[in-house]
Amino acid sequence: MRAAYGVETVRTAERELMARLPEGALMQRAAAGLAAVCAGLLGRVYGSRVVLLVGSGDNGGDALYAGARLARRGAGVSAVLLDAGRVHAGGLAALRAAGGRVAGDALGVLARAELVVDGITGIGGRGGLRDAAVPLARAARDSGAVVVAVDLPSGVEADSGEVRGECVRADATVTFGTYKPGLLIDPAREYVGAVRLVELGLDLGTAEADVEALQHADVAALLPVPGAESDKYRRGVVGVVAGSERYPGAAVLAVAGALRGGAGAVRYVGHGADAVIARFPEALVHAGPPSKAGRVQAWVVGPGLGEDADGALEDVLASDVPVLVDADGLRPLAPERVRGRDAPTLLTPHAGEAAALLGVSREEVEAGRLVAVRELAALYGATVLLKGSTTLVAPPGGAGFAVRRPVRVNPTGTPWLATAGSGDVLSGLAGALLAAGLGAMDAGSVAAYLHGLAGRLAAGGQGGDGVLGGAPVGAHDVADAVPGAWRGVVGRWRAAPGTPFGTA
Ligand SMILES: NC(=O)C1=CN([C@@H]2O[C@H](COP(=O)(O)OP(=O)(O)OC[C@H]3O[C@@H](n4cnc5c(N)ncnc54)[C@H](OP(=O)(O)O)[C@@H]3O)[C@@H](O)[C@H]2O)[C@@H](O)CC1
Ligand SMILES: Nc1ncnc2c1ncn2[C@@H]1O[C@H](COP(=O)(O)OP(=O)(O)O)[C@@H](O)[C@H]1O
Ligand SMILES: [K+]
Repeated sequence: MRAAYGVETVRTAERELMARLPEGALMQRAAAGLAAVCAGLLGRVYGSRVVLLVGSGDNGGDALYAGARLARRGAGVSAVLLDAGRVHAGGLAALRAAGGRVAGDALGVLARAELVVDGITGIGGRGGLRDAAVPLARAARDSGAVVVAVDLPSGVEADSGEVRGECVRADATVTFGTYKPGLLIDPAREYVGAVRLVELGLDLGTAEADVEALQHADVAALLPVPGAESDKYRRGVVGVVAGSERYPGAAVLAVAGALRGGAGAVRYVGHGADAVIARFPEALVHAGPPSKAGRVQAWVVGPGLGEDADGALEDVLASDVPVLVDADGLRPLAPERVRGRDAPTLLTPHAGEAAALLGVSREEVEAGRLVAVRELAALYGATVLLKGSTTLVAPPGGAGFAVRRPVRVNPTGTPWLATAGSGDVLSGLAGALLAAGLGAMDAGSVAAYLHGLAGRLAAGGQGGDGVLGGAPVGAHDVADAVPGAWRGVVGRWRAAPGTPFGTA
């Protein structure tokens, strides 16, 4: 699990560590790591042209000490001071002693830079860049130089991933001690580039992470695998209430997601039965209300239901098994109806649906995803998976949930997933994992992880996210790629128990 901690937690851990170390030791660790990454990006340090953007806090201090290290290796290092009257004195002295200088003509040196170190603000920055810093951030971006952000791109909100106004766009970010939520969540994530973590030795052992991200090993450990004694009921039967005469395809895609997600059986209820059976003869279809369809271990309700959602939604919410509510099922959803349930409920809105539930604009949700997903989880007392360029899964919150547990951020995915119906596949996939017995947080976050990997596999391409050289995909391609994603996760991390032939 990769964890990200908020600013207050980081500052507390830094204070505790600093008290045990000689003065300045922590900043030297940070600067050494930063300089090493810069040197790697430059390739040849000697004779290179490096510009430091130096704010008035310790973030500027990191940049100055790292600049001093590069200057000692023969780089030409110029510092642009945001406020000459307030600068980290020790860092500036070190830079000067190493042969670096303070630039008079900021825009001139930026235009000739090969590498720009952004040390304007780190975790102390608030509210987008101030006016004096804005032209420097723009010049850095326009220079064509490699831009390396110190701790965070200046201007992004460390705790939330919000971007309020201008901010530096980095090619790489060297962050210290731990990841911060803003590095992992859009819109800030888009400004971060490749992230490198420099360990400082912070002790975060008992602190609660604000945000966490599953990795392959976590997912492999959570995926349900049938044992020798399994039968279809033990693997989990998913009920899918989806599709309508107008949108039969949503039914097919949700059922596809459920089957690929490992359901022992799928019971389909709705107006898309002919389309479902034509594509998946293994599905069990039912024409009456969901409560009369037979035994299920989890319900998925909503994709493509159109205007007909209310009756089926009520019926499913009255059940005592986990329920995933998506798309048209979310429209008529009253918070009390969900709060009153004993079994888990997982809501899976996209930003537009989340906005409607919260009574705010879509833009507001997209600008502040972490806040929005937490608010929804508190309003409904349910697990909420907020879809989009960053998918977040929040645990139930609000009254009765005293402990604030971390929100999960999905690290996989590709913008190629922004295609009609891909959310329906995700619903079915998460429903199958709920039916298999995973809790709502695990079911939602594991489904998003596999769905994102499947999207990348289907799109192909060279980049880690499948975008570079990738190609457009349809939602059914994503469903078809789920088994490959699953194999990729399990094959790398789990040996078959008790045999010498495992492939861990
Ligand atoms: N603590 C440690 O042990 C270690 C800390 N480390 C490093 O220290 C960093 C934190 O340093 P920090 O606390 O000094 O804050 P920092 O990020 O430099 O920003 C504050 C300054 O920026 C200014 N400012 C604020 N908003 C602004 C804006 N929108 N636009 C422009 N300016 C703005 C603000 O001005 P003021 O409000 O005071 O006028 C103040 O002067 C951390 O991210 C890491 O890099 C590492 O060395 C490891 C050890
Ligand atoms: N820009 C993006 N980058 C990565 N994933 C995206 C992006 N936009 C959408 N997605 C993903 O694509 C899926 C779209 O789901 P949804 O909005 O419900 O569409 P639909 O209702 O058409 O199925 C979600 O899993 C979402 O996280
Ligand atoms: K910075």
